[in-house]
Amino acid sequence: MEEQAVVLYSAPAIGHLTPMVELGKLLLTRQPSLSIHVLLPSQAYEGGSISSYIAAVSAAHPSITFHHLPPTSLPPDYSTTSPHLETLALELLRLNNPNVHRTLVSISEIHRVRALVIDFFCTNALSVARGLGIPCYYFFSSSGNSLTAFLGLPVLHRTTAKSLKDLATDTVLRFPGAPPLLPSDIGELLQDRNDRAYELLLESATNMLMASGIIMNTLEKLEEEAVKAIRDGKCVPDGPTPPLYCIGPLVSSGDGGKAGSGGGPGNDKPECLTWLDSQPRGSVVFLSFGSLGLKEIATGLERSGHRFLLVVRSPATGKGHKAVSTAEPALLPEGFLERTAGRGFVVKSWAPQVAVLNHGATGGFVTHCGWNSVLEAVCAGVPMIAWPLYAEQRQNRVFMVEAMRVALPMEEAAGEERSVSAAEVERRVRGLMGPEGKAIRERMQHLKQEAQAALNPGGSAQVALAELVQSWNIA
Ligand SMILES: O=c1ccn([C@@H]2O[C@H](COP(=O)(O)OP(=O)(O)O[C@H]3O[C@H](CO)[C@@H](O)[C@H](O)[C@H]3O)[C@@H](O)[C@H]2O)c(=O)[nH]1
Repeated sequence: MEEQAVVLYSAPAIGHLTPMVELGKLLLTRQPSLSIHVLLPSQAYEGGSISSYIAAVSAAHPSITFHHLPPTSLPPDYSTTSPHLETLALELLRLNNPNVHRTLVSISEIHRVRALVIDFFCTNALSVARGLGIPCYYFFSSSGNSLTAFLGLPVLHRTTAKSLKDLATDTVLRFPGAPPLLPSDIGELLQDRNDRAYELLLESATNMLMASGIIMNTLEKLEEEAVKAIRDGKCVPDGPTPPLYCIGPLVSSGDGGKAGSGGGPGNDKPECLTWLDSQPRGSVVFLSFGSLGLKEIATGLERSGHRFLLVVRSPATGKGHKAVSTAEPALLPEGFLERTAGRGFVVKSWAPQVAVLNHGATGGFVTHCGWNSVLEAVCAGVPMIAWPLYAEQRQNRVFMVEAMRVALPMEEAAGEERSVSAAEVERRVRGLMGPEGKAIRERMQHLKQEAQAALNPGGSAQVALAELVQSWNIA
């Protein structure tokens, strides 16, 4: 019998690729005879960690095949005034259609392709799938609340003449099922309607309605109102909304080297986990932020008096607490490491995040609100402080605080810089770890159980997965 296949088309970002690969693995648990093909655009994935990730996934899951698409290039006369790197990624993805077509045709020669699942950045492939008669599904890698805003984008575009950046700063934006947002909560790619990135994402949001379904990496119980509003068609007032499949929370199981977050490269137990072993239960705040505002973070942490595990990304070098101090003394306040020795641990560049979050000593997580990180904390039952940096993370903060009730907000000072003071870091860390954080701690314990229940047989994620597979007529 002809082998059946599902093709997944990822955007060139690790935070988009890993949940898609998890979807592939999940499909295999339900339908082991299936073959999964992942299309990888040629643009660079950040961090250079992609090849070890792919090698690890391929070794552990022989039914998952990765296809590296040939490079695309922009026409010589191409010019854009868009200030965003993502615009270039979106343009190059648009030019990928011939490659996607060729690869789909070649996979179809030996397989029956039941579905093409595309990242919402890869919207142009919808027409390729249609041309080949393959059902096309969107994979939305952020929250259900964010999806209400994304589906609402064409409506907002039609009903407002101004760009978001030109609206009064206190304008209230309402998307059914989600808490109200301010224009500044929406990601920078969507701020200016004359920006090419805006145009391309608006096209994606419009195309989404023509998909055969929308696959969401979320736990229904985490965002019931948003999911219900989408299902009830409230986010798309003038036409049908494709069926929604909440198959999450998909969290990397850690067989993927650096990009998977179960452990660092090699088999040795990471030093930070050994350090956590010696800390009291629920006592450590975990922060993973790069070098941005590091002095304020460090000062706030020191003043909070709490234990902490701090990941310092580029430009730090060296390994562990001491090495960072000798290699990059300017990154941290003078004498910080000595004064916090014993209650603080600094990791260079990358921590095995899922393992850290699931360690009993971890009691709080200061996150940049990337959706994978949020789901990982939910699955581990760890309460959060929401400190958004870019992309859709500012709206995620609103959703996490007001709708999901899984985080305290970190509030930036007014002004262009949006900097966070040491006093705010101290206040929020004390708050989360003290009585103020009690309600969130309890909610996280409850959600941890809900996440497990969703993934168990008969749970909401399993039911959604069964419905999805059924819609593909996979025998
Ligand atoms: O030291 C580290 C840092 C990160 N991670 C892992 O890296 C992933 C990061 O994913 P995510 O939290 O989603 O952040 P980004 O990679 O920044 O995600 C992009 O994609 C997400 C999904 O669309 C969006 O929500 C974000 O805003 C966007 O920046 C997670 O699995 C983490 O466990 C580690 O294992 N160790």
